[in-house]
Amino acid sequence: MSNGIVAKLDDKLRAKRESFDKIPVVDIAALLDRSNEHKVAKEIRWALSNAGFMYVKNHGIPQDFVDSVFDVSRQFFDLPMSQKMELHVSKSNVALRGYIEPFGENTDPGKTKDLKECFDFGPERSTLEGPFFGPNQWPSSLPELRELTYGYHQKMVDLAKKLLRGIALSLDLSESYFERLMRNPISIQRLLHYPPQTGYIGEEIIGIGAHTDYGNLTILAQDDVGGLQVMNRHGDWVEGIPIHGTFVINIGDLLQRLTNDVYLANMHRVVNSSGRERYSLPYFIDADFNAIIEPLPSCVTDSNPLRYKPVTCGEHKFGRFAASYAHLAKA
Ligand SMILES: O=C(O)CCC(=O)C(=O)O
Ligand SMILES: [Fe+2]
Repeated sequence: MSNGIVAKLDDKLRAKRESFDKIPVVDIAALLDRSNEHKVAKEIRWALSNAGFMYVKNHGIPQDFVDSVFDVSRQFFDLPMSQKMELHVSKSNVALRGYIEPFGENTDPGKTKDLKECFDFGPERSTLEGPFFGPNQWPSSLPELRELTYGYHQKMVDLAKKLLRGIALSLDLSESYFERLMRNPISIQRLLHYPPQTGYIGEEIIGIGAHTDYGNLTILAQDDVGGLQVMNRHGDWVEGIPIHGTFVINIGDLLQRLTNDVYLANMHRVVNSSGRERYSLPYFIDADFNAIIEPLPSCVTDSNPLRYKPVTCGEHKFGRFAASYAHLAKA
């Protein structure tokens, strides 16, 4: 029956993402050896437009090496608090490198305090150059930390570039599209420790509060404890179960902006109710500090009109950190 009224749905009301109850697993072997890049690109497109997350397998980084980084990371977090606080992130000025204690960074500050503790570093610099670029702070009592984790960081840079080649292809861009935005990209390697929580666990304190990542791409190694949760289209939290030998990949705000919301920077959080210590190794790669991120013309259409103004990568990213770091909020 027609009453003559033709509905015109506001784009915000359109159900354009498929829901998911499992984060997709993408085998990237054929992207890395270039034997079938377009097949992989298609799977990447489904994953990033619907879940904003995917696991990748056959990524070429030996699990033994990842395990050795977890081992040394555990040793770092086992150091006395006084030694860790000597490396506090506030001592690195705006380089934002060093140790962050429980409740020192809260990613959902209005609602949740983050129980996690972190250690952040990035490409070595001898002096402070500006936000995100400056000297790392390494613990003198654990020289292996630097040796192992810095090598891991290099491998992450490499893998990120390969994944970004696949992401460019998935958006029908030239495979080198991201290179011009990434001559000296913001690159942060983080080590994370989530102490176990027992008894009643409410939203006031969890491992890491619900958030989207701030930049372009995140590559996460997690141990076998579990606790990562990712939101699906219905607003339900889907478990990011540990899958041996994989990395969890997700995109951040800047890639969502670049794609005019075609790709999703999805909400996620960690609740460690396992009774065990949980460790993870997120790596964040963005664009150059001054790179301008604005929607790709190919992602702006009549049914998906322009949603974002241009923003510089560094300005966006630093703003999000400033809102979540207790020591910057106080300053
Ligand atoms: O530890 C995890 O599984 C997730 C960490 C995370 O979301 C982050 O560091 O942004
Ligand atoms: Fe995150």
